[in-house]
Amino acid sequence: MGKPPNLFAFNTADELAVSLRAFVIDAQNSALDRHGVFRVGVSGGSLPKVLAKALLGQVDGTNPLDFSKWEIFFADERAVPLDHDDSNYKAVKDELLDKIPTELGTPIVHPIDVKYLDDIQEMADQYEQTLVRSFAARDSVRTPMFDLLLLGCGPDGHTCSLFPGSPLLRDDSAWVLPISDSPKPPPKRITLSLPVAGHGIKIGFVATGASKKEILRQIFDTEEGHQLPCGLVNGLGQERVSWFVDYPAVEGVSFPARRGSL
Ligand SMILES: O=C(O)[C@H](O)[C@@H](O)[C@H](O)[C@H](O)COP(=O)(O)O
Repeated sequence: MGKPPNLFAFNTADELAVSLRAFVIDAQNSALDRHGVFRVGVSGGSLPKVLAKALLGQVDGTNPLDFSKWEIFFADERAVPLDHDDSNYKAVKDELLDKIPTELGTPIVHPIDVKYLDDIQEMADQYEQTLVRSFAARDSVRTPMFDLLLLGCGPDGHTCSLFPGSPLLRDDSAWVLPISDSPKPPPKRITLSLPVAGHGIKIGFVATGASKKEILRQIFDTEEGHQLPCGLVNGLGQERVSWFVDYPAVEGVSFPARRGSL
């Protein structure tokens, strides 16, 4: 048995952002030492905004971010045009990419190929090929290991587009899977498979607000919750997983939350 995930709780969004920034910079620096590139998978929801606040909203007198070494992938994506309001790419672009100061460098970004909006199996296969080109070429790995995955937690315990009870949770046949009946709209999406989502060198979840407290209590404190998608990622990633939450989100959670910074 490895160590359990880390749960870090903060009083304010600003404090959370400071720690998330430190977490990302640490992951970036380790990745650059290891292989000269920083491969990050991000999801949608509130994450792009929180990430932008963490990375761009603070000035600490130094310049530890080197976006020119970043490759940004999508942990899940909706099958919509890239300028559609439901697009996770658009959220990341609007919140973060468009605001990165030139002197911090320009990341390589891997959006979905919108040629395949009507064929999500092909879209998933093509996105997997994008991963193969980036990961296998460098590392000859069987399961791609993101340097950092930044994920959200839905009110039902879903993460990426892996929903509770979905057969996709048992599908380890591919790195990227299509989903055509997402319980949350839009229905057509692609998602990292569970083995890939749980395989990041570092995995960060961000969940804030009182609306998350019941699902976080289940995920951390109950056996059933360990079987929810977020709980399964916790189980696979163990101490490689760190949750960044505010106090309202963990009210009533017995699992020990560490206060404040990393
Ligand atoms: O699947 C989706 O449609 C959402 O993008 C979802 O995955 C989101 O990331 C979580 O529901 C957390 O959302 P918040 O971070 O906004 O709470």
